[in-house]
Amino acid sequence: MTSTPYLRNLIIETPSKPGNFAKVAYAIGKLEGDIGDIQTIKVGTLSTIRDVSVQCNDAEQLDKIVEAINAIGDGIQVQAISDDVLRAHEGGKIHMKGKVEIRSLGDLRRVYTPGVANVCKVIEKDPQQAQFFTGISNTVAIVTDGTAILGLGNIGPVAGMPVMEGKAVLFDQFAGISGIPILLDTSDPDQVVETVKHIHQGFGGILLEDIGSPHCFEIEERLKAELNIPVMHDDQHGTAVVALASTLSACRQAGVKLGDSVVGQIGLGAAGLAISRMMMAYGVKKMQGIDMNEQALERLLQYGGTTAESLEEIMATSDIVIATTGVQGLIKPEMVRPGQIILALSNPHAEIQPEAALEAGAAFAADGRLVNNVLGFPGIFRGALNAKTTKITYDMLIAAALAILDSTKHGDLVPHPLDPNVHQNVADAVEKAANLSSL
Ligand SMILES: NC(=O)c1ccc[n+]([C@@H]2O[C@H](COP(=O)([O-])OP(=O)(O)OC[C@H]3O[C@@H](n4cnc5c(N)ncnc54)[C@H](O)[C@@H]3O)[C@@H](O)[C@H]2O)c1
Ligand SMILES: O=C(O)C[C@H](O)C(=O)O
Ligand SMILES: [Mg+2]
Repeated sequence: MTSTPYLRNLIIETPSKPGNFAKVAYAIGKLEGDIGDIQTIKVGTLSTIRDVSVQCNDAEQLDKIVEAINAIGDGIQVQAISDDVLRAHEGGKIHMKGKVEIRSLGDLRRVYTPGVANVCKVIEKDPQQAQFFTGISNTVAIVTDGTAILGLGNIGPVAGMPVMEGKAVLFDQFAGISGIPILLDTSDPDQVVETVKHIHQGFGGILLEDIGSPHCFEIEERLKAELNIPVMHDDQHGTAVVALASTLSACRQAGVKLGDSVVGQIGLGAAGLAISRMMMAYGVKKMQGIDMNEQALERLLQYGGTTAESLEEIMATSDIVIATTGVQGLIKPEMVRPGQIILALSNPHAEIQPEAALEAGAAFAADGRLVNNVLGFPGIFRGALNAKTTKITYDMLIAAALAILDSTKHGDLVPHPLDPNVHQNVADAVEKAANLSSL
């Protein structure tokens, strides 16, 4: 059972004297709170007030942290507790905004009626003109049925909206793309495909998001076959791209070849099966997987992978382990083999904390916050839209993975998602690969 991270902001007052905040940080760290942003709100001659974001597992842990800070003494105290995450979501995170301003009647007539009618007629005569005179070719639908929202499960599309709005913000910020969430109240593949087909003309691409397995496979395949715009299921291919980039990066640093490594995939749903397929497409000879669902195992076998008997067997026999089960804490530290590369990618909580895996002897370990499909999907769609391609191919996905690898600084596993170069590099590589495959 996964639980949501408990993220709160503590407004902390300390007498303005060097060393006081260090005492606060120590108290938080000692109780295993994870300090995020620290903002100084007020610096006075007598006291300083800071807004400190702290991630805990639950309210009980936070209470203990607050108690510990207040017990430091010397005038140090927690003044208030706020929830920065909820605050950031008030009113939603996105807003459709006009690109042109209407200040005069002339503007109104040009931008809207009667001027707009001429543009409609131009497009009616030559539908291709919509590429130039509308925003369609720069707009991507973010489509979910709410059945696999992060690792939270089937919580429904409305509860999943904050994730979809988040993806829209990332599209905008990292790739200049308008992302429009589309919430479907059906997960029946026929109905999903039919609905997306009926609305697709308003979009330059379709990003399928947090649609659970196995119906995600059929939905994606059918939409790819039936639509003439790029369609990609992020949890499958966006994740596979980033998983390939990070395993290549770890192998490069460890001086081993990915193709010669034994890769073990735990959880063969949307993300896990796509990662396994990507690894095999890249040349991994021994790709083994485990899932509690028989059909998921069958699917891996069909694609040429092998299955293991148990989680313990995967952990004992794999050089690289990737987990996408949505199950927090599934991998126990005692299962870790020294020198292993472990990517525990479930959000919001990993199968094993990277620190615990490293302590248990792993050579590299990362979770889904670091190895996240945010490194892939914005640039993949930017490149596909720039190339005006109708399909996102395997060549384009591998080009994206290699661009992420090339953008990784020495010593890092993957680039920082706020590094604008990575998204630009992915877009350029994908556009180039799309143009090559259309030759
Ligand atoms: N880091 C990223 O970029 C990223 C991207 C996509 C998905 N994810 C994470 O991966 C997880 C799964 O997402 P998904 O879209 O693949 O969901 P999914 O529902 O399609 O797949 C989950 C799979 O895990 C299997 N599973 C569950 N418990 C298991 C267990 N104890 N042992 C073995 N198998 C088990 C299920 O049978 C299922 O096949 C989520 O937590 C999601 O947040 C992370
Ligand atoms: O949304 C994310 O952070 C990554 C991924 O798409 C997921 O479903 O976990
Ligand atoms: Mg997702």
